[in-house]
Amino acid sequence: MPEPTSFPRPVPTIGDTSAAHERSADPRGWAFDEQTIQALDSVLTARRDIRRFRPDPVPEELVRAVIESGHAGPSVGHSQPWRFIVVEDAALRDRAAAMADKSRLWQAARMAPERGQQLLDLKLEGLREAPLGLVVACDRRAPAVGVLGRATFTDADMWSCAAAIENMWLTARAHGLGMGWVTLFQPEELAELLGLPEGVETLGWLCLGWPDERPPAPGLQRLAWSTKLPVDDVVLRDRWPADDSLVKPTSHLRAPAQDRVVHATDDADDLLTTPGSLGVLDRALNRVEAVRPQGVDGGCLVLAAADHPVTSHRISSFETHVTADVMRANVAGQGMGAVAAAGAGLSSLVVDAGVEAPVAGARGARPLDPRGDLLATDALSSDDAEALIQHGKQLGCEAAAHGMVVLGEVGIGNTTVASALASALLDLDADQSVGLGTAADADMVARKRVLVTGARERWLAKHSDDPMQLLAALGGGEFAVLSGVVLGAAGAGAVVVLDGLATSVAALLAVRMEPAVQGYLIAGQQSRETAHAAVLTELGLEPLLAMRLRSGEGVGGCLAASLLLQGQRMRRLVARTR
Ligand SMILES: Cc1cc2ncn([C@H]3O[C@H](COP(=O)(O)O)[C@@H](O)[C@H]3O)c2cc1C
Ligand SMILES: O=C(O)c1cccnc1
Repeated sequence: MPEPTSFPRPVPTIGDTSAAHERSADPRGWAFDEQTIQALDSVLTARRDIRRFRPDPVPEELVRAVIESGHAGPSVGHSQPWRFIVVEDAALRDRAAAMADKSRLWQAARMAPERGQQLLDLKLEGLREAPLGLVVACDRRAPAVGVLGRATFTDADMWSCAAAIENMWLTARAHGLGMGWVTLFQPEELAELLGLPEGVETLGWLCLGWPDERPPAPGLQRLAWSTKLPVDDVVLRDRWPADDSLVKPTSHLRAPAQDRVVHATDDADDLLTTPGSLGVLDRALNRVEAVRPQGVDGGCLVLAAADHPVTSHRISSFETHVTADVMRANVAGQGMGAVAAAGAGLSSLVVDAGVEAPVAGARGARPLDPRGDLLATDALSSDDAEALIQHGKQLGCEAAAHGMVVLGEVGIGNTTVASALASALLDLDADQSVGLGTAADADMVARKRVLVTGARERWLAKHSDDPMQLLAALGGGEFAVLSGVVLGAAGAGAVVVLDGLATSVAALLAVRMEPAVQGYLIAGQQSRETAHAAVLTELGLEPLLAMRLRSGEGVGGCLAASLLLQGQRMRRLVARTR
């Protein structure tokens, strides 16, 4: 056998010219020289969010360099979804600045008083001073499935734009320019200001100019707003720790400030009547006033609906399709809920949280994974529970813009689900938690009790007290969405009016996630369901009405909302003693 002859390696003229033997001999051979590495480190650590700017113009070629560095960034599936809008028009900048001023007050009003004051003291934007605004927008109109990597992580296009922004920030810093990333806008207002079409979303406004400050450390740290976490606090090994409290971020959601609560009571005491003469209604009105000192003149019924596999155990006297039928009636404004809402001067929003087939005109927040019957399998996957809560938060925030947020539900079989959740949350046995639902005979009640007992045992075996896991194990679509609505609406500073057992259980789950939410709740009514009184007691709420309602659909909440509006009018118009 002849020895194999050695030939010169054919080196490609395009692409990677390195050879395997070179790479194995010097695995670090791709590194930059030490000086470049140090330069990178300098730029990274000296990058600052700049809020004060000189008026001097930025040369065109530098603006170009900054944008080119953004465009050099990584994007999902090489989709390059970013668009850079260069805003020079002073009038546009003024309008954006006015929007940011408004959002700042809006956010400050939602924080604990001292933190709100601190927020107002911060200089948060240089929108007026910076000679240029660069608005980064993400064109999301291409179907996600068509972009490599986006079919699964659908928001990866937005993250790509964020990566572009970081590149631009570093380049700006390297040239001595300052950049400030302002997201203190209502996104839809900013989109409207710039005429963005549907499907194009902004990531905020980048102020660009010569800095009128040269901060050595992050501004919010210098102003004692926050501190940089030690890097070890953000590194986890292999998996999330069993003791979640070690890593859980603290929330800034606070109950309405005590001085507002006291002011509301003092103010009502000046009316020409005996203090507290409206009883439970007075207490509720004080709460409305503490949450919204300017008062509310309307609101929105969020009516969430879902089907429940637990109905296979014959625990409801109605067929599953009734849920979708009732939704359709509500979309048409002819369901009990929608009519009650209109009667109270409220708008309504029907949410499909997982009915058999999507209902036209309802907002979709549907679970994606298979659902279970509580007894043998979990009601929802934890991904679905989490996603539905997030969706609910957005809806709650949206509904809050109308004023009060009233919760309503439809879901054949859901009194059984609500009872199971209540039994797990309050450690009740089946006698204390199961009720008649829409209608039930003795046999059906017995089946409900067996089911609730089994569901609670399955939950106890998990040895968890995590409300999110409970939602997944024994909940259902409308419960997850409504818990999210409570969190979102309270976060946006709205009063949340509860209806029957199911809505109250959803609210209790939200309170277990964020205790401060309790201060935003009003119990519209106490229904006929057995567990409702215990759930309201746990929430610390007295119901405005007690009429043995069993209509669901937010009817009791809407009736209570009428009372609240009427009570507010009395407080406004009744003569004063001072
Ligand atoms: C026509 C109709 C409309 C409803 N709207 C709300 N519910 C109420 O009853 C259902 C729960 O009761 P159960 O657990 O006994 O099935 C939910 O849809 C609830 O909102 C209704 C029930 C019916 C029959
Ligand atoms: O408690 C309720 O809200 C209730 C009772 C029966 C049926 N639907 C709702």
